[in-house]
Amino acid sequence: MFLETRQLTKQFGGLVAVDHVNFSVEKGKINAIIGPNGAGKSTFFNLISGFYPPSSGQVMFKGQDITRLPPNKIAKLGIARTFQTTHLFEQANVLDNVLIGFRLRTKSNLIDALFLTKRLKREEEQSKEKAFEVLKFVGLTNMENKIVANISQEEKKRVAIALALATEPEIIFLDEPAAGINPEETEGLANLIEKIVQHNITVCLIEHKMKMVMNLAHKIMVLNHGKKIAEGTPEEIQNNETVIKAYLGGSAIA
Ligand SMILES: Nc1ncnc2c1ncn2[C@@H]1O[C@H](COP(=O)(O)OP(=O)(O)OP(=O)(O)O)[C@@H](O)[C@H]1O
Repeated sequence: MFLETRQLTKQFGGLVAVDHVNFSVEKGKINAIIGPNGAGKSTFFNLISGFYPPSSGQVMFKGQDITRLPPNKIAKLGIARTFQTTHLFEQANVLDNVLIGFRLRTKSNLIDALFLTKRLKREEEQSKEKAFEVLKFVGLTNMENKIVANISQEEKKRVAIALALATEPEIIFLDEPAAGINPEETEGLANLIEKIVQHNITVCLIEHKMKMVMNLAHKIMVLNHGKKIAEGTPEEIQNNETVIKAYLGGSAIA
């Protein structure tokens, strides 16, 4: 077992946003979560990454119960995420945004920062080198000095992925990585997601772009009103009557 939720539940007042969901992520694969607006997909991610405490249920990662750990501890264990709308420092440059990710694993503290110790300088140099590597990996070579506010939506999505990769994760959760970008850019991001998996980082993504999901995912879970209504391969999901009724409709795959 790699990452697993057991009866995971989140209530907001009277609304059950995530309702007793059992899900297990396949290691080394692209896992996807789909479902109509408001189905509970983002909330499910927020529960796994520690941004919301669940009302009940458990999240297990490599045999460890991580259910109520804070987000930074969960990130340290090797679980990274991106957000639906990119949470970047818009007025900072691309490099500084990515460097934030590396801070998770560096050891320098306030004293090092105040006295500019050798440790701090060494770690900063190493982080910078790694940041350049990650930027190259996500296809943003030579973009390091650009101010985030001035780059395209697609480039911001790549910076957000670079920041998540900089935390050196074993699994990365991507919340709508292809939202708000054109078909050509979507294809480029799909290629990047495949490259991430080829580098032994498991992917779990939420996405409304069905063509992309069906081409990319090895395994799909469908949520509707907080409940898991189906789980399977893209082919199984496309032929599942309940899913077609609740979500896919006739033309959604096109
Ligand atoms: N912090 C919150 N407080 C109260 N209700 C919330 C909160 N976050 C989400 N909800 C509600 O929980 C339900 C699930 O929302 P969620 O954002 O998880 O759905 P989603 O499947 O990610 O939707 P979308 O595809 O539109 O992003 C919705 O009814 C939403 O209004």
